[in-house]
Amino acid sequence: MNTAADTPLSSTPPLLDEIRALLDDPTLRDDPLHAPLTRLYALACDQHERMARLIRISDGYHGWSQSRAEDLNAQFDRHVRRLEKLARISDRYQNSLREVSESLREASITDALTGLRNRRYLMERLREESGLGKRSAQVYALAMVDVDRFKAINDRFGHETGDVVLHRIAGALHGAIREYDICGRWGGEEFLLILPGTRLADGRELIERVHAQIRHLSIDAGPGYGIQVSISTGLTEYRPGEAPTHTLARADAALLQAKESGRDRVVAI
Ligand SMILES: Nc1nc2c(ncn2[C@@H]2O[C@H](COP(=O)(O)OP(=O)(O)OP(=O)(O)O)[C@@H](O)[C@H]2O)c(=O)[nH]1
Repeated sequence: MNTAADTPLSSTPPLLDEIRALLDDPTLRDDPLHAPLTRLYALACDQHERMARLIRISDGYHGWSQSRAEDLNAQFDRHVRRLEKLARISDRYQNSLREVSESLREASITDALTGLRNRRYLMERLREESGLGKRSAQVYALAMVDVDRFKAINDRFGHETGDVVLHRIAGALHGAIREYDICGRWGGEEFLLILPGTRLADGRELIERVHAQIRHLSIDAGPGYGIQVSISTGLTEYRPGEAPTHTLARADAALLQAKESGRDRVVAI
């Protein structure tokens, strides 16, 4: 599109200058065409002036709208960049919130000394497994494990060594179970194993293996001295429809029998 720079309408066109020169020539003043040419010249000058004005206005508007469009584009880009930055910050913020809440959840279900699941988590899972058992008649085996004569270990070797013993037993228990079994610290020197989909006989086999492993542990208690430990276990099987507290009470009663009948054994009821 032509602009005022391409068509210099602000200056008079050469043809109009030529006519002006003819009209100003004194020798042509009496020419019969002088009067109509004068009117035609005035008309042409007027139209030229109007056209020049129109082009000035149009150029001005074009320039204004162009710079306005550039302004809007720049503003839009700026907003988009700001929104992208906000989205990145919000993503990072949400990720760190998720990480914090995951580590809080992890801490709230983990036993600090042994790294196993804690009593709170075990209770949750017992309720879940019992609920599942009620709906699908699926059983689970429940083992309550207690370290034998642990007080004597603490008294003789100190509380810190006692902690090491608990840690090693926890490791042995955790290492013996299957991926879908659950092992946690019930409290003090007591541990709980939940074995989903496992009948009493199979649970007993697994627990007997753990007993054998723990009997063979030698826990460092100073130069050249290793502590030997044993555990007692009360084992039971979930009976469909019963409350998890009943299953727990039966495992506890079985554990008491194991202790009373000499320790270092599994009693299944
Ligand atoms: N080191 C250590 N000791 C603990 C911890 N929690 C509980 N105990 C100790 O575990 C001991 C448990 O003793 P008792 O309940 O008498 O049982 P026991 O000596 O194992 O005897 P039996 O269970 O009858 O074989 C107590 O001395 C508690 O102080 C712990 O986190 N660390």
